[in-house]
Amino acid sequence: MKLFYENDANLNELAGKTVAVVGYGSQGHAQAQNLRDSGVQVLIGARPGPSWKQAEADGFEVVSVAEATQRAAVVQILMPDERQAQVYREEIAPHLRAGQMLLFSHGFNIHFGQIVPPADVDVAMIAPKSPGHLVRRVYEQGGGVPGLLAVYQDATGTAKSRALAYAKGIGCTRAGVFETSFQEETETDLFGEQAVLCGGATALVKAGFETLTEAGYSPEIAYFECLHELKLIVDLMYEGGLARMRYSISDTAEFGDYMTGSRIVTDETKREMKKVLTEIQQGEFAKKWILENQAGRPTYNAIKRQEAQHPIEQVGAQLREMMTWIAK
Ligand SMILES: NC(=O)C1=CN([C@@H]2O[C@H](COP(=O)(O)OP(=O)(O)OC[C@H]3O[C@@H](n4cnc5c(N)ncnc54)[C@H](OP(=O)(O)O)[C@@H]3O)[C@@H](O)[C@H]2O)C=CC1
Ligand SMILES: CC[C@](O)(C(C)=O)C(=O)O
Ligand SMILES: [Mg+2]
Ligand SMILES: [Mg+2]
Repeated sequence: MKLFYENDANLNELAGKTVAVVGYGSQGHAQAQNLRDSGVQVLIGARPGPSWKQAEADGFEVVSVAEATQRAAVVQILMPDERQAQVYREEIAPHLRAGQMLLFSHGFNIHFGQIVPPADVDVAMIAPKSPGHLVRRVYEQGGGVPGLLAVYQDATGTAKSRALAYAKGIGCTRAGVFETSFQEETETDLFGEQAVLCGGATALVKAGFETLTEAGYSPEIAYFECLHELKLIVDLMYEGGLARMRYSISDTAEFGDYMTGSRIVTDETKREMKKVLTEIQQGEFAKKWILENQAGRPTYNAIKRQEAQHPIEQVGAQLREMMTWIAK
């Protein structure tokens, strides 16, 4: 297994070149600021609105997506996945030149055929394995988040070295960059966020909170126990795996962990995880998400409203008011 670190990447690959970061949201603001701090010349592509203003306030030159595409050697597409295909068709594709590189941080649109670039541009991916705000925070602290590299199309023969230079610019080679394919990144990323990191974790937290409060325990204690402390437990796993977390907790907790974990995440849960993975692999999830957006997101919006009303959100907001060190 090959992992790329600082010495495997050369920022000179981007010297004298402009990197356009299209979109200044979660990943866009973080990657753009890290690149700039690494000495890379960055131009932001945006539409008039809050992101444009924010990027200017952060000291960037901001231009339209079309102009950014025209002026850049590398175009990193960091708009929401469901918006990328239309903006690509209307504002990026007409201005692409042979030898440019299109970069992504997630393979959704290339893997599921929503964006089909011309054969004479490089197409690669540097996907940070982290939420955008931590891409920035960890870089500022002197570290980096791990990343995945994939080359879909190498028209120039330099796609990999240029993508690695980009990975170095955003800090990923400090932690390690693993080479993969667009298919593997797309399928594992969707699975991870649905089954474990986001869908799985929020369902577990809510079920624990509801079990305690429905049994008459106070919501404040249920919040501390099932949500707040989860971060502290996961921090220990992040630092040293399951063993470090189990070293720090009491033996009572560790015995309870061994006895109870497999009663909560059961064989049935794992069977369902396999079904979720199959749906992702067969493109069923992608189709559902594309159609949901075409219909104006009725399901997404309804569930989002309902989730905001969950009592764990109300009690959490009150409790966090007193914990001023927690970032807003
Ligand atoms: N969020 C994350 O941490 C991670 C994301 N990724 C991937 O990174 C990519 C970006 O995701 P993320 O950072 O979450 O995206 P965001 O939802 O944060 O991106 C929003 C940005 O896109 C801009 N935008 C939206 N529509 C348009 C448009 N029509 N024209 C120009 N700009 C537009 C918004 O501008 P405006 O303010 O004008 O609306 C805003 O700047 C995706 O491929 C995602 O899968 C990968 C790893 C983690
Ligand atoms: C876990 C969600 C993620 O895949 C990420 C932060 O890596 C995303 O799409 O935002
Ligand atoms: Mg991810
Ligand atoms: Mg993702």
